[in-house]
Amino acid sequence: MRILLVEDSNIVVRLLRHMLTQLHDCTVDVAPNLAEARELLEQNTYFAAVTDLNLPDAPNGESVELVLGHGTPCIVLTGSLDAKQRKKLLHMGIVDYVYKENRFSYEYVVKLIGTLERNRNTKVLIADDSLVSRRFVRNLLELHLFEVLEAEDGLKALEVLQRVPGIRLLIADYNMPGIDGFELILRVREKYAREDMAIIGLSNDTDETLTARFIKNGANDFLQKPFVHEEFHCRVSNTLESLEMIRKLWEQANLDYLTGVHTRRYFFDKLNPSLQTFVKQGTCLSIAMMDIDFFKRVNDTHGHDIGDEVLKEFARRMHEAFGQHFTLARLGGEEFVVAMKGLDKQKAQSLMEGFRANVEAIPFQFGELSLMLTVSIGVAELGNETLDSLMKRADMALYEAKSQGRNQTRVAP
Ligand SMILES: Nc1nc2c(ncn2[C@@H]2O[C@H](COP(=O)(O)OP(=O)(O)OP(=O)(O)O)[C@@H](O)[C@H]2O)c(=O)[nH]1
Repeated sequence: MRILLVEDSNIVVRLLRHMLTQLHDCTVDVAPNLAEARELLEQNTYFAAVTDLNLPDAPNGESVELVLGHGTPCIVLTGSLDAKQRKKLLHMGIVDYVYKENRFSYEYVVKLIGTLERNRNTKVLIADDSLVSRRFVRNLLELHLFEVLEAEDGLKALEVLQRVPGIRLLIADYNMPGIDGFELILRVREKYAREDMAIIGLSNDTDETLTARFIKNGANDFLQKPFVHEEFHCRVSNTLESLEMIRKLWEQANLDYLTGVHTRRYFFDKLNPSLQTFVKQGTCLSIAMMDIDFFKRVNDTHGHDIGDEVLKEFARRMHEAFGQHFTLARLGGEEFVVAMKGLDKQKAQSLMEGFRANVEAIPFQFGELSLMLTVSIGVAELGNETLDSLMKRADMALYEAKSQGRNQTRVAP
């Protein structure tokens, strides 16, 4: 990304350039005056500009008009704390007005650029029956480069969520025809967990209990209308930051750090609650445990790093073969598992045999190094039992495959 610094102080330029290039993958161009800023803006397209208000040839913030006139997001970084001017500039559509106070001001600007970059790929849905209010919120969000979608009531919002994947934030008004904000949030939370989507409630109702009710119903935050510009951005930004943190914690617990497939914990958490229902309703489920043969030799002969690459490639092949329809996980070491809902043991065996034959036939290629590997597999079909017992039976079938010469699929009786 390319950033323009419109700034005549060498110290500020050196500091910001250093901080920006340390934190972001970006090119920084510098214009020490309005004339050079004009030239650079004509020659290049900028992701954003950080501009001072007081330049030798433009002492009254003319640089802001120039930057905004080129459709470039503009962050004002200034030594003058003028409330009236600040209000006027925010009204003109700048991203933010930052007072050069101390080093935190520079850190804030650098972080803000990172936030804008993240926002570019963040979809936000506004559910509000008032067109004026929707437009107002849309404008605020677009200033911060969000991808914005709109729905004029709760049911339409549910439709948009169904149709458009990857919406990260829902901003829901309380008073809407059909289903109101509470009902919408309750329905959304049935499908989307807190690590998948954040929700901010909105209302111009003066009822003091609304905030708590919104949050108890599953919203992450609440804003009373009318709200000021900056408060809105701070709330949105904090909400999305906490969504990212929750997501990271979730990933640490549920995704294997090396291969990216699910962990044992995820596998048990996902399967355990539904298993007794499967047993009662007679739903077919088979599981397959698989273990790469003589994997220790790979480590001993080619080193641990190549061992890691083999595990990653093996997981990738598993994901390609089963990821779309079934639940798979790395149980630990070189041992993996697939749960196949809807498949009896014969069908599961035939699917696994296809995978096993494929592993045997296609070498694991790492640059010049080509490794021929095999896998042993144990399959078991769910009977009237617990997940532990089912796993034990699949493990015994796997043990049999190993002891009978490896590179084969065995099925538990
Ligand atoms: N590179 C790498 N190796 C691992 C990892 N986790 C476990 N291992 C190694 O995997 C190997 C497993 O070896 P064994 O359990 O003896 O089994 P094996 O050599 O595959 O032999 P069989 O299963 O009997 O065919 C050990 O050497 C572990 O150190 C990992 O994350 N990365």
